[in-house]
Amino acid sequence: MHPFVFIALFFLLLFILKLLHVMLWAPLKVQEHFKKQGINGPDYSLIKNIGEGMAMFEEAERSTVDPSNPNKFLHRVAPFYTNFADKYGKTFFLWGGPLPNINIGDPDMIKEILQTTGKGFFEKNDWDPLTKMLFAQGTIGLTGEKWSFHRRIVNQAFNNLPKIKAWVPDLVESTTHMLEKWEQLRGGEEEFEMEVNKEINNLSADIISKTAFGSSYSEGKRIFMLQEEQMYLASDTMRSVYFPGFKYVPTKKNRMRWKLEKEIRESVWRLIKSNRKSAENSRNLLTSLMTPHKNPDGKEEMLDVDEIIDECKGFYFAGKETTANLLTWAIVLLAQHQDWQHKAREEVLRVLGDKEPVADKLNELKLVTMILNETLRLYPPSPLILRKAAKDVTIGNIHIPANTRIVITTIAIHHDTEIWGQDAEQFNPLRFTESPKHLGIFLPFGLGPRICLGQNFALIEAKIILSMILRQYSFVVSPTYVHAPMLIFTMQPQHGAQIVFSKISN
Ligand code: HEM
Repeated sequence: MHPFVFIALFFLLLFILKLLHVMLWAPLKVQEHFKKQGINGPDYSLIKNIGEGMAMFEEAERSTVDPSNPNKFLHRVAPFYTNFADKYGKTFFLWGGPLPNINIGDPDMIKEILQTTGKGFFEKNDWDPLTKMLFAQGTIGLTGEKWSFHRRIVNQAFNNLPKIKAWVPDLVESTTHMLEKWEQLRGGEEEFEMEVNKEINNLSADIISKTAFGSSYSEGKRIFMLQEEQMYLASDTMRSVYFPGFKYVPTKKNRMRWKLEKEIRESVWRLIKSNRKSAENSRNLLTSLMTPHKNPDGKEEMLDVDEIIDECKGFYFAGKETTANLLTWAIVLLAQHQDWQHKAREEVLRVLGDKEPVADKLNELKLVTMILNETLRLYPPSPLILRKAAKDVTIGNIHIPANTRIVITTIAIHHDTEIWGQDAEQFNPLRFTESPKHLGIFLPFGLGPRICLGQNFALIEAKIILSMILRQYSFVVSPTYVHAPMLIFTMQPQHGAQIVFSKISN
């Protein structure tokens, strides 16, 4: 045999062995390892698992919600959980291609995993290269030293109460514009119908664009629209399995992804250049990101242009979608629960009267805060939190091998009757009269070192918008509304949220 043929055959054999190891032997070994510890799940079979996973989400999209129990919709948003938890218990393993996943159902373990993320054993999960395009190079997706550096800069830009309070007039102005548009839509009639999710998404894009990009916000808004297209393409990938190298294959969708990515980066770069010239932008987020800051050792540190672009891309996803979801579901829930709508309106009128909302008054909106918390419990905009075991680790009595992906199905914890009582699926804001008793049971903003940086901003934004709507309109769900929450990265109403608004006379 010619030596070259021999060498080629040798490498081919090595490749086949490696493939067999990754695709067959390693997953079966992990499965055996979990089963020995009494943790069960669907048996590993690459092709079958992928097919079943995709079929589960397709079926979820077609499934309905019982109108007499509208908050019982876990089967639509986390179909893998309803399918497997019934059979195997709340902690079970499942498969993402050959990658083992373990769903953790115990609040003590969840608390420990989230609070120790980044400290050696647990880390943020890795994203596939296509999903990474969406946000993963910014604070949300980074790990290690690079993440600490980004988080320090974004934290001082975003987690700063005086700065957030200074944005309140912008929030009020954007909401006023939206309500003026609604009045035109009403056209003097007593009531009018509207798809509120789209409206609130536009408003949320307007607000985050203004706070992020100051006077250049219309260009900023265009970037967010492009990001939205990218998000729909990315949610496709998240539900299937990524094969290495696929991002380079010039499929129709990949070509769209490349085009969007190029356009987004160019647009943010243009914004950064124009922002540098304009002193009036000193309040906006982009300026904070562009300003050097002192690190804990007193040394100056600063993001470079590409890093700033990545952060701006992340803000779209982290800041716009999530807050818009929270508001959409709060409006739907209040439309379904007229008693709570009346109580909330009474409180808003008592606290704010007919004056413009100001930051210091918002703390007095106790019922509105409880309503928002109950909405975040039943409809958490981020229904899943993912981590990975950075090395072999024992948590509780479970030994988890390195590189296993850890799934925390927040929404299942939030709907669990053993945690929240038999009425877990009922809308009852009174449960938030006091803070939840355990840190691992209410996780709309995550927990620990990676907790949401925009939490304060999001809650202030939600309180202002909801209060201003409640003051002006009463509302009910339209007969055309079909209740169908579904997961497209965040929790969205599949067929929109059609609401009928009636003007409240003075
Ligand atoms: C209701 C609105 C929001 C919800 C429910 C929400 C939810 C979350 C959750 C669950 C996480 C943690 C993810 C994890 O642990 O893996 C997170 C992280 C983050 N959020 Fe939010 N978020 C909201 C609004 C915002 C806003 C308005 C911003 C800012 C524009 C923002 C910026 C971030 C950032 C930068 C992170 C990453 C933090 C890190 O990894 O260090 N979020 N958010």
